[in-house]
Amino acid sequence: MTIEASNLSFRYGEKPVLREVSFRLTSGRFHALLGPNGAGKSTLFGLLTRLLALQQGDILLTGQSLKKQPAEAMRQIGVVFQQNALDLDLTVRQNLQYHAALHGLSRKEARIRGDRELERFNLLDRANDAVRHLNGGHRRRVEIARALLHEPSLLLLDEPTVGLDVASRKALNEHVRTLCEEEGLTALWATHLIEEVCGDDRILVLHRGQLLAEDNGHAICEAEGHQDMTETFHSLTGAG
Ligand SMILES: Nc1ncnc2c1ncn2[C@@H]1O[C@H](COP(=O)(O)OP(=O)(O)OP(=O)(O)O)[C@@H](O)[C@H]1O
Repeated sequence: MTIEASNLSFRYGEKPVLREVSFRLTSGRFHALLGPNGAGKSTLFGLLTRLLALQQGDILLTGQSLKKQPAEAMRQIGVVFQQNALDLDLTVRQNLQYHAALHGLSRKEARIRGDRELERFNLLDRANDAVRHLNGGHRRRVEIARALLHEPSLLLLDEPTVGLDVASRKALNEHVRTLCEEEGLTALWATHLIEEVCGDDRILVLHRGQLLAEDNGHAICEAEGHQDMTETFHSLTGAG
């Protein structure tokens, strides 16, 4: 699938937060949306998930406009929000089944797909545990499993490692990369942490609502005349 965002601008009241942002996501690749706090990442996710209404520009998913064919386009998207959105008192399986029902899956299909996802995440043995008893890293995995139940082609993750320890951050990041490589998933991973980004990733650098770069990480470094991503990110955004 191709994802193409063109000329997105957004304001909260009088305050411009995104300015003419255009980008393209490549099918089956891991993309990092890299930007410091306040860059506009969550706002962009709000537009991609239709939590916020488009004010200017459009987003096309395999040619389907989020403006004109929102239901068709949304079926192709799975989302993991910044804040944990699982019911802590329900079991892992109940959380998945509830979400599957919202997507119109039968109970049988929900069970099959849910167990398949849990197995892939090494969590099948926790299916009957209340989410409350899972650690932060496992909860995030359940959220990703849930986001994949309806078999979307595009997975959006808004700072999914917030609150996790270093080892869990790394494991989650690697897991999503594996999904891209092995399952052909297209992922957009928003972060302000340079250590979650690799030189081979497609990287979108967002700063103060503007897209400053959109390319392979190595190419962005080369264009900026730096050796590594940290230096490049600092010189692009003035962060330091
Ligand atoms: N509902 C809102 N009303 C007014 N301003 C907002 C609102 N939500 C966000 N903003 C402002 O818009 C700008 C971009 O915020 P946004 O949350 O999209 O950035 P971000 O890159 O996701 O940052 P963070 O990592 O801190 O969440 C910030 O200046 C923020 O204060």
